[in-house]
Amino acid sequence: MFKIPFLDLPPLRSAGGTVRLPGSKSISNRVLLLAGLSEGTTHVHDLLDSDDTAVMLASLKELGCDLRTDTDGVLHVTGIGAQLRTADTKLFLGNAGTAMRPLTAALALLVATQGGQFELSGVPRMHERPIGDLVDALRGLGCQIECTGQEGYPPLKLTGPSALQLDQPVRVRGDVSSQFLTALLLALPLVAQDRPVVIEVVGELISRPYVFITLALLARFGIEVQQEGWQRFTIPAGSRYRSPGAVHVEGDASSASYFVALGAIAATGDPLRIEGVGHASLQGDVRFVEAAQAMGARVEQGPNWLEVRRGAWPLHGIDLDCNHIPDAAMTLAVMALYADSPTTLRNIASWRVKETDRIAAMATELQKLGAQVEEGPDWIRVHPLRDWQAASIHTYDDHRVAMCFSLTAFNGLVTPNAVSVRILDPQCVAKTFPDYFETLFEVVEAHAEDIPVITIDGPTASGKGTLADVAAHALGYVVLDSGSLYRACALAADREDIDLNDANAVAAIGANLNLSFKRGRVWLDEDDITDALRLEATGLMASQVAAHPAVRAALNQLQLNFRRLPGLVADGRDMGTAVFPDAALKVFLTASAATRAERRHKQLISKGISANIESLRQDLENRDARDKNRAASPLHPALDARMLDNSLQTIEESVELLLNWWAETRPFAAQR
Ligand SMILES: O=C(O)C1=C[C@@H](OP(=O)(O)O)[C@@H](O)[C@H](O)C1
Ligand SMILES: C=C(OP(=O)(O)O)C(=O)O
Repeated sequence: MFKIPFLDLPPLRSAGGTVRLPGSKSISNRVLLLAGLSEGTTHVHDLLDSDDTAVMLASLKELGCDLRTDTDGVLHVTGIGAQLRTADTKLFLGNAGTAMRPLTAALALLVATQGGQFELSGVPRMHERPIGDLVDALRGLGCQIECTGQEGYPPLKLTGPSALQLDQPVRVRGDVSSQFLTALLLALPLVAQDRPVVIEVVGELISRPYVFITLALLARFGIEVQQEGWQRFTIPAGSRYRSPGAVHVEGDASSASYFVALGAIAATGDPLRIEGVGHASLQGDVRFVEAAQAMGARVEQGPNWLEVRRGAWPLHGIDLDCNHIPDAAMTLAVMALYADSPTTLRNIASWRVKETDRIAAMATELQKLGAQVEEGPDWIRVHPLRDWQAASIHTYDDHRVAMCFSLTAFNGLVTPNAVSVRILDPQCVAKTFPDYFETLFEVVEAHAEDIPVITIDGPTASGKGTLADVAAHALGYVVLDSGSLYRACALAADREDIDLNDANAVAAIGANLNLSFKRGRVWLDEDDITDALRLEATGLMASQVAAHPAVRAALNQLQLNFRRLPGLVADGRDMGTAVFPDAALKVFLTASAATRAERRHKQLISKGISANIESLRQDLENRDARDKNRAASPLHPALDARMLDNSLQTIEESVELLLNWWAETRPFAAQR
């Protein structure tokens, strides 16, 4: 996950390959609750691992469920068998509607029948998301629920025991969120042992496919709800949650929408294959595929996979009632930018009470890119965009805003003046898809020259590596420690007893280096060479082989391959002058020989290696002289490099300076 304040997406050009979807949020949290209320153990495969499931899991644990994950990632949930084991607990439910609403109903009924007190709260936005219709329905049954903040909204305090009246139908409104009905359906089996319980929906039920998921999963847990249209539901007498044993969670169909759209926009060669959902899916959001097809996508599908290619281009504008796909429909609003006529999405009033007011958020952010957008209480119209502006997209702590706006980075497919897009607070995707951006980068391509590079060159021990690591981390960029490639090449040649003065022999080794970088360690073939790379002796050998033009040429391509999305910070001696001459920011980092010797000395001492500061300084000066005077790519600043002498600076100060210089090169300054 990119835990950084913003993530810049350079212009993207094409997409293709295979994506394996994370588990469905709606299925995961329903299965967890049902397993938690059941007797016995449920083995849950492919559960979503995200913020929304984390709060449900933490709640189940608090309620006394036993949770165990085995080495294959299967979660074993042993439920409480509908018997409360804790009587007084506070639960924090983040911004997960699929946790807050169903847990409210289940715990309200459990405390009513068994006694106790529960307090349920969430993030500030959760306290603005309505729950009044559910609270009213539960109060109508006799549950004691107090809204401790504002009436109709969490936080809630549930107390009991209290007498329940179950002989009349439970009435609940269905036009604000289907999750209120879902919550009652999931929880009322707790009190349907002796008599059937009837639920009547008041008003038009929205987001119906989510209720379908609820009914299907209840059936898997042994509860066959009788349904009369979308108005009346009967939970039969004698209902009891029975664990089905193993449950497999399918991929998330709402998360699939971003990749379906990606295929429709940018899969001009190989298709984009999406694994985890298909025509056999339980989730209504698979019908996003039909909307994408209407806009021009070419889609093939199997029971649990989709393959998407670009069909019509530009896409076609559509006019669609989106009530059945409320979450995935946000993706259509971004696809609309690439269409040939306006797109109108209707019947989406619920967008206003989700993670943010999504109609307002989409309108505001699309307009920042230059789009013309109209909105009404329950609709939005987006016009095609051809004259794009670079924009910094505010994400409102809404995972779907972050994910669907990533698709705007393909603007170069409809305009000659492609622009970058900045996604603020990218880690908000943690709600349902923590690795969204990593997954995206695996299946999209940019022109190499569009991928931004920062180079940091300078003499040995000037702190390039640390500065590069910290800056790359702050920007979410890839790091290239080019020195380590030379060190690895020298080490590999030395291990094969090759004379380091034999330029061609060493170059042949360099061209075939099998290096990998994993979790901060460097591997040469099967060997972890991280520590060997740092030895002074290796450094000296590296300096020797780096003087051969043939070796530098052999390692050049290897270094260019590091120019990967979303950007690169490359440190070395000729990054700005020779390898990445088009880098957007070049820094030449220096420090006095005395300072560098002192730093190296400290470093060695801290590792328990004794060293003499004077001889270190002498070595450094000799090395500087050799690097400056070698024929191939001698060490000198690029003409357009910015000079940074960090002798008197802390790392934090150098990083801040570098990031300020970087900000000056970006087009987002006006919008923060
Ligand atoms: O029951 C569910 O799993 C959901 C129902 C929908 O909410 P509404 O019924 O409030 O539209 C949907 O937007 C949400 O992401 C998940
Ligand atoms: C509306 C959403 O979430 P929640 O389950 O919190 O309602 C969503 O994921 O788009």
